[in-house]
Amino acid sequence: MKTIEINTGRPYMIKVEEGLLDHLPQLIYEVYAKRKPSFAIITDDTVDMLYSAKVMCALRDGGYQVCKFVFPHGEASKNLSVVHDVYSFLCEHQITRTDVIIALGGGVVGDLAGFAAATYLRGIDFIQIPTTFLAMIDSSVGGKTGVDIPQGKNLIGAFWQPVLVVCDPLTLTTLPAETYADGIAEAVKYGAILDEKLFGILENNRLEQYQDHVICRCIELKKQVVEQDERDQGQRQCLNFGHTFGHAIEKYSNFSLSHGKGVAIGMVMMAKACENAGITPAGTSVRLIRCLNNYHLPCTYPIPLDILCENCMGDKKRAGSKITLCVLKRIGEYALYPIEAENLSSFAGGGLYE
Ligand SMILES: NC(=O)c1ccc[n+]([C@@H]2O[C@H](COP(=O)([O-])OP(=O)(O)OC[C@H]3O[C@@H](n4cnc5c(N)ncnc54)[C@H](O)[C@@H]3O)[C@@H](O)[C@H]2O)c1
Ligand SMILES: O=C(O)C(=O)C[C@@H](O)[C@H](O)[C@H](O)COP(=O)(O)O
Ligand SMILES: [Zn+2]
Repeated sequence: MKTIEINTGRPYMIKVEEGLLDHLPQLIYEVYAKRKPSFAIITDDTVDMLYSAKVMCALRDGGYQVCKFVFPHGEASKNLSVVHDVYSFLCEHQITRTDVIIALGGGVVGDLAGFAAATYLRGIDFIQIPTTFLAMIDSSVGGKTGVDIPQGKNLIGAFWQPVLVVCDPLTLTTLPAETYADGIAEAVKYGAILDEKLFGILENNRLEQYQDHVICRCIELKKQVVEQDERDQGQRQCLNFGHTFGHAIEKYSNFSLSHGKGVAIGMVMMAKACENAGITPAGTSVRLIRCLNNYHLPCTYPIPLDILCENCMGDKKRAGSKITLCVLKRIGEYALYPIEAENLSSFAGGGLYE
């Protein structure tokens, strides 16, 4: 079993191994040796059908009390109304401050259940059990939790670290290829900004052979970033490469475009804009496109430039009249680039050329 320790303000372990779901009680015992909390599993309807029974049986066999809240799958559920339903459920089941939420599912479940954990009774423990590639390599790590509002993506949230993350790559065998590819977009992001060798594995279509290595490498890269800047004040903003444009497009699509696809399109637009502005060598965007094409990820989206810029200025990296973008210097190296709102249009326009 691979164990990666995340040394944020509240440190925790990420465990990665095929078959780990069968060993949940032992892993939980390592965190709660002296007491037996009750567990509230929060999941979506698709993951519920596939993995809830296994997780509930393992916990009950370990002598734990368990209850379960299920909501409809998809980004449309990542909102305050579902969080409100979760609060009601937790109250009904008398979940107390010494009990624990388990987020069982993809990034939507993790972000929403983590936000409920951060805010219910002013904060209770939660465990992440990510079941998508994206959730394993990105959303279950680093403690960003939250939900969308009509005004924009993840605009309501909290930094709240899990107490444990349990990654069982066997759960990925039931994932549709398109959903798996959403996670690949985030892996490409890590490679593009931080690790040319990782980018090379993805560019050369060798993910199948190296899947578990890629999972651990992405977690380790994110570990290094979030340990330096847990609350997204500086360096962590590199993880937003492709996201400022991506979030703007997700919002424009009424959140019907998946996050991974938004990120893929946003990264290509950013690379093109950087080439146009002379920040990035010519040919970088073509390399990125070729890599994303391996996984049938989209690279363009028809969005009017004024709406793109307006939506960007509503995202979280705005400070006063400036927004900080993560730009590529070359594959494997990024820079943070604060830009005035009035200059965004000419910069972003460079990303919209075919
Ligand atoms: N907190 C963070 O740091 C962070 C990082 C990246 C993304 N995110 C967020 O994560 C979300 C996207 O996550 P996602 O791509 O995992 O989407 P998701 O959670 O919506 O999961 C995608 C689909 O896969 C299904 N699914 C999940 N696991 C499955 C399995 N093992 N087998 C079959 N089907 C399965 C789900 O039911 C869902 O329909 C976005 O809301 C994004 O903003 C957060
Ligand atoms: O963990 C981070 O920091 C990230 O930026 C990871 C992103 O992949 C993720 O989509 C995150 O939710 C975006 O953060 P936001 O602050 O721009 O909403
Ligand atoms: Zn993301």
